[in-house]
Amino acid sequence: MATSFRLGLIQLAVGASKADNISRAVRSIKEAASGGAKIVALPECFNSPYGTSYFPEYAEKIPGESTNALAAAAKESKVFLVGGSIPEEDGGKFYNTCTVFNPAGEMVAKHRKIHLFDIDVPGKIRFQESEILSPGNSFTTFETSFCKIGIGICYDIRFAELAQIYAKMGCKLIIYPGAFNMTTGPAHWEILQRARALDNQLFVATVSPARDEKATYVAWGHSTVVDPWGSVVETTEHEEKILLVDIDLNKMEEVRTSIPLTVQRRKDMYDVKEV
Ligand SMILES: O=C(O)CCC(=O)C(=O)O
Repeated sequence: MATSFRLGLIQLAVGASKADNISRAVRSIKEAASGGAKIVALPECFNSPYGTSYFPEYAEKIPGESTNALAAAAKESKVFLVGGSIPEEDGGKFYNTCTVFNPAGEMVAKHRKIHLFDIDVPGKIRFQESEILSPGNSFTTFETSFCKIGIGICYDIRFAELAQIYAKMGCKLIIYPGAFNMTTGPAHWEILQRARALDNQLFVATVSPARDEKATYVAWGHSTVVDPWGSVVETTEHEEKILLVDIDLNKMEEVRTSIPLTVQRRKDMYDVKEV
């Protein structure tokens, strides 16, 4: 198995036209692949503006228009493609769903956001995804020719348990398509990624939509890759951009050898009754 590869993160400008969002995403996937990316990732809600009022209108079945375009793009560019997320409709319920394709264009994973984004920060931001969406109930990992990868969507990053489980399952990279906002973005976006990476001694990548100041939900941007040492390998501001980031998986073994948390855990002590 190769131990290094180039990761392409597409900080996509997402607007009201679904057709435009899809064609922009497809163009960017090709561009990332021409730049040498072998694994490419799109942001949360790449085909629709982010907001509960938009979800029913933009929702699709899977497979559907958006995921068919992703499958074709993965096949044409011969990349593993983490398709950000789309509002999905299934059996009358809506989900925030990430589909993953292999270089043959086959869907190899589907992650429905497990932890719904329901917050209320007085005077700043109130968002209740659960008014419209249902949560997913499964962990999502997939194998590549480089390493096993785990998937979370945005708010999922706040739950340390999910990242721990992916680490236990042998993932070396966790990709979180996400769209933090102008309140929680500056406060928590980077620190959460560094925490997940440092606690679990693995790579973490996040992919946000580009910022649109006129949108009802203004995304923070700042798509980022953090390494197992907790260092930011690459990040960006909020404009539309393709980040090409070289990942050397040997870094993980190096960190785990230097600071051997995995063998030092006191698993015999951690099962504490919650009060
Ligand atoms: O956790 C946050 O602050 C933002 C989460 C979010 O935007 C999302 O889950 O879509």
